[in-house]
Amino acid sequence: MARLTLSALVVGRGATAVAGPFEIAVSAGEALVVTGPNGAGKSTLLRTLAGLLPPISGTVRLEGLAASDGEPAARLADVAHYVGHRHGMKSQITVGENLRFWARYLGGAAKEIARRAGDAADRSLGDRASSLSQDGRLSQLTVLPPAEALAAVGLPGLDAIPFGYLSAGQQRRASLARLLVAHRPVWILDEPTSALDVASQARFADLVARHLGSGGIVVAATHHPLGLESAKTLHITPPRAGRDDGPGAPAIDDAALAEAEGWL
Ligand SMILES: Nc1ncnc2c1ncn2[C@@H]1O[C@H](COP(=O)(O)OP(=O)(O)OP(=O)(O)O)[C@@H](O)[C@H]1O
Repeated sequence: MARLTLSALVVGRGATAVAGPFEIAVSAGEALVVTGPNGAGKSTLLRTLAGLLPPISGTVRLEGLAASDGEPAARLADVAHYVGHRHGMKSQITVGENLRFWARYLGGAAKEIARRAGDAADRSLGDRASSLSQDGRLSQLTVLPPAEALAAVGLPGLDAIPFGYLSAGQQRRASLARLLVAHRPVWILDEPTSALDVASQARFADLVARHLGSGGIVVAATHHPLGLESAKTLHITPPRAGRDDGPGAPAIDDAALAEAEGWL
């Protein structure tokens, strides 16, 4: 069974430890909700899991998770979607172009989309659209072409609009649509429902439930319940006051961070 195990994992910025050590395991079909006050280190933990920051110490062990080549995944980043505070979408190009980039970049999707496009010749349009019910909810969670992924997050017909033209909530929803254009068993989500209205939160909770129901794993920092009553919780307590982060503490290498974190 797929499982992630965090062992003595300490995360930080540069050489400065921010949070941990963490000892927790999450298995297929389970969610881990990361909570804690502002600045506690939730994003730092998620970015570390996503491979955007190196851990200070400790390990993340993967079991039963295969990369797109079918071999056991060595890094969580190879089998995970990461949606952070920033959307990871380019403002100047269309929403559809952004999603097509992610489908190609994250791999695994291109083949499925090509297969579906090929199948379309043999299938009626009605059959093809049947993965979305009338209210736009997915009847099954699978890899979707960008236009259908957008419909699944409540943005039908917006694929030709520049991403930068969307409202804050629409941008969030479009960035969440990339979870659907490529299959990745682990979803790492940083405040996924920020800026979402109530209906969009419910729609997204439905997507998360379906991902878990299909054996996926979700690690999310969120202040909203996401319908995850049975989720495991990891509460990060803020660093104790007066810790040694004064002039003698190791400096944060901003240039190295910027290079590692890129535009995500
Ligand atoms: N790029 C950075 N360089 C240096 N320190 C940073 C950087 N980003 C965050 N930090 C520091 O790391 C600590 C943890 O920040 P982090 O963003 O992980 O907290 P958080 O729990 O996600 O907070 P929030 O709830 O506000 O999103 C904070 O003290 C913050 O100032």
